[in-house]
Amino acid sequence: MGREGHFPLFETKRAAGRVTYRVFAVSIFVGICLIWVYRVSHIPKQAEDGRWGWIGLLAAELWFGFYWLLTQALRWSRVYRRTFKDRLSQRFEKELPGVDIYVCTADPSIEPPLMVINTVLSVMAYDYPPEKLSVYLSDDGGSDLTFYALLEASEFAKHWIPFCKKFNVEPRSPAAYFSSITAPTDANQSIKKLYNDMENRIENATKLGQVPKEARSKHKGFSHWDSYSSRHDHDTILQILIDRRDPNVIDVAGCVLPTLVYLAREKRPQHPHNFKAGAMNALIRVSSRISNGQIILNVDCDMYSNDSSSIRDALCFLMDEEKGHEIAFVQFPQNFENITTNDLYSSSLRVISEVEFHGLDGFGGPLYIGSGCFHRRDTLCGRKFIRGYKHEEKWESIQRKSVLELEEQLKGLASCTYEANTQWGKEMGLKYGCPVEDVITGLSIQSRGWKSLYYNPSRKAFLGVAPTTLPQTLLQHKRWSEGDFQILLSQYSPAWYAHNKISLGLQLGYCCYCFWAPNCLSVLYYSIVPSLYLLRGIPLFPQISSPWMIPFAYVIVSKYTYSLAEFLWCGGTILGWWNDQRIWLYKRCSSYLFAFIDTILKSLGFSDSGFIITSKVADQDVSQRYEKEIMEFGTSSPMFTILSTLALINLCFLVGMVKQVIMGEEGSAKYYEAMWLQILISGVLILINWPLFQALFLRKDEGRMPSSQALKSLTSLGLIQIEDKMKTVLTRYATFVLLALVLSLQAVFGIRFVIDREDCFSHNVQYDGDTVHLSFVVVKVESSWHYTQDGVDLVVKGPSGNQIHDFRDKISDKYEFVAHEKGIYRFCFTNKSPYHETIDFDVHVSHFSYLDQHAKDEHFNPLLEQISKLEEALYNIQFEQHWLEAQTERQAIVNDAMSSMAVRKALFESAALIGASFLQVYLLRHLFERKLGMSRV
Ligand SMILES: O=c1ccn([C@@H]2O[C@H](COP(=O)(O)OP(=O)(O)O[C@H]3O[C@H](CO)[C@@H](O)[C@H](O)[C@H]3O)[C@@H](O)[C@H]2O)c(=O)[nH]1
Ligand SMILES: [Mn+2]
Repeated sequence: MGREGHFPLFETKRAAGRVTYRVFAVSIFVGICLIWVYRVSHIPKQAEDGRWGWIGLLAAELWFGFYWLLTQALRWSRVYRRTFKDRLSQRFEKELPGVDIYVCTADPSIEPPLMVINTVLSVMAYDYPPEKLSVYLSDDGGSDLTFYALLEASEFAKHWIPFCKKFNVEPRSPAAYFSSITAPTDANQSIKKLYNDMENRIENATKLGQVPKEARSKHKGFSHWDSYSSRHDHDTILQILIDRRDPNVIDVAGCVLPTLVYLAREKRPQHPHNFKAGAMNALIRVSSRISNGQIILNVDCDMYSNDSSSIRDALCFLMDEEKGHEIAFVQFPQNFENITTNDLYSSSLRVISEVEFHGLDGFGGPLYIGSGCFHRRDTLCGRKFIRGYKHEEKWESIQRKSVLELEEQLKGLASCTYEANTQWGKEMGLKYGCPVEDVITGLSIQSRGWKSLYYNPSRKAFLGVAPTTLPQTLLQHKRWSEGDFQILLSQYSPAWYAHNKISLGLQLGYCCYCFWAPNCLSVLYYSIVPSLYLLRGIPLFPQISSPWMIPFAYVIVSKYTYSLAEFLWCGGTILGWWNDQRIWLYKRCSSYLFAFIDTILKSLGFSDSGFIITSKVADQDVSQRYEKEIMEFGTSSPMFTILSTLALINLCFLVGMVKQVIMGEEGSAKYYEAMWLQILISGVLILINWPLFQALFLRKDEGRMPSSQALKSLTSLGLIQIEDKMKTVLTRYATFVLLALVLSLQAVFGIRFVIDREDCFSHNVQYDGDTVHLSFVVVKVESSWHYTQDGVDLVVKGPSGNQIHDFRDKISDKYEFVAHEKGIYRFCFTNKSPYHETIDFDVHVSHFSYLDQHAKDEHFNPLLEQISKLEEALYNIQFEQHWLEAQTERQAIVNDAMSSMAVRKALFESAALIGASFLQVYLLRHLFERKLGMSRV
């Protein structure tokens, strides 16, 4: 019984088998220490072969050991929670707090309106008093289609909510429910028909890209789009679709409906909108004046509620008399509806949600990971934790005005300028400037003294859509690891800022995620260097007969056995685990590497991080391949160049070694004796890369690796192989990392988007006299059966609105001009054809910063100059290559549609592409020789 004579509303259990686990973990740690001892005590002498390679391995192993220690924080003291919702109802049914639910969407083409409203309907139908429930949809896409869908949903809700409550329906997302019913009844068939009709209307509108005329004329709300120029440039659109205080709005059973609000905050090209964090903060302000719910739940637009009692679960924690007052937020795991049996892209985050977050919970609470999190409104707005503080429920009686008046009055709260000179984005609301706004916000809340809590019920509370292609998966992880690494380097770093503010265990737990990105260096090292030495016949590990082999074998075997066991325990399959290992490798070699480089570039002021939204839709054949668990590459990407180069390196090395063993005169036994671990590493790397080799050489479908990609990897492989001058392995490793850097520059700048009618971009030119280069290619027209020669128009305007250039009906073009004044330049595309078109757009500003330096500094720095030039030269090549690639891709699509004709041109362009790659290799070497030459002066 609790302190105040009540039974607690939740209970906490520690994980079973903790002692066994800890003994086991200590034994692995002893093994790791022995490996370190071996490395340090056996460093080859100055003149011996492999000295530097050895020292590099020492560094990598020190890192792995350190990182392994961090992961222990996530397993050391796991806890599990259980709630008692009946006690909650008995004690608090009359005084349940208001709950505001925020659903965020940002792009109707990759987050279909139908999916969005299914999520909205699922949360509107929560088992909770409707007069205390308000649902807000934030539409960063500012799309009238999404608004139209929401309008339809507000009508359908009048049937859906009473139906759910009457028949105790689960799940309450109509789409998910209808696809799950096996026994049709009269009741569910009639509501299904209503749903299907609505579905058809919404899908038709989405396909046409247009709201039906009659709907438009019926609802005055659409008039907001009259002054709308593009999704990046429009006024605040705020509409209260269901006002629970309006006695006339009731469902078919005569009950009140939850409040429903549509908000597209103001967007202007010259104001950064701060992505999801900006959207959430606008919602916090607007909702505070409409419903002001004390509890806030945020879900992404794909994460529908799968359990109608989740609000009550969360309240069991937040309202518990004894412990509730110290809990700031309750995070639920993110689960996904579209995971296949063997989880090809490891996107179920199985181990994270079943093990690691329980570990964090044992040390003071999980990270805030966005979707599926219940917050207290006041802690989200910056309140500090004070022991003994009790929130006093104050139902602010907002002066009732007419809905129209209220909407007009609140618009300012979502304007671009509202936040200027305020604490929003800093101490209030979600923090800005980080691609994982959620994690950094959660950390700052915990650092103010609050605890958080993880609740992972057996019936999944939220189900979303996981990425279904490899590029999407890698990009998502790039965003996450980049954000986490930025947090590590930021003023809120869990490594130092949080010291003494949160428990040590939690600090280590945070570090585990924040160190994702730097992991790439040692993983890359381990997957290149041992194989390279294998080819050269230099052993880097103890002989199989040496006693030093024992710690290596013990650590490897027990670590992997444990990881497999843990994976199976979390509900995975053996093949799933194998896939998980592959994705583990791919993420570390590509996403994390790019995130690492970008974060460094960002901290040096070279680039800025964005938020690439994960697509929630896929073509039919892409989905089919996903169902069949065939890995989807599909596009060419710098990430793939690295992955396939790595795979090819290992293949070449192993083949080279086998050749040597067969042809060589020395006994091959030497190889097995001394090189067993190197052979093992190389062998495993080849095995795990099997799907990649298939995609490179064997597959014919659209999801294979594009041939231009294969070409690039071979070129990079060539670069590494022909580097005869670079004798040491370390320089080769450096070459590889450098190559990644070059490729990442390419990744940073180009942008690809789908255009409906008009889309504008802006780019800030920082200095007068800079040269702006731009290029665009219409890569693809939406309908595959239709091939159009229609181009797009592009208008370029200067900071004062003066027109600089306009392109008419162009399919592709390149242009450069000198910016005579600094400021925001605008690029507006107009598509006149009736179809959506995909445009590849690249803009780059050249500025020789060393000139400034020169002007300011008497001592001209030649190295700086070289670096600037190098950067410029590299970028120009990338710019050129990007353009060529986009052209080639367009050509490929055109070829498919029109057969033959342009084949020759494509061939020519491929040749140009190879040329560009070779030029790149040449220039790189040349410039670097010069640069190194200079630095020795
Ligand atoms: O400018 C933007 C960009 C994104 N979003 C929304 O943010 C959500 C998350 O975007 P998504 O592309 O699905 O990212 P995920 O990686 O799947 O999301 C996870 O990671 C994000 C941080 O990187 C968190 O914000 C999310 O809650 C969390 O689910 C979606 O609902 C988007 O509509 C916006 O509202 N405005
Ligand atoms: Mn998502």
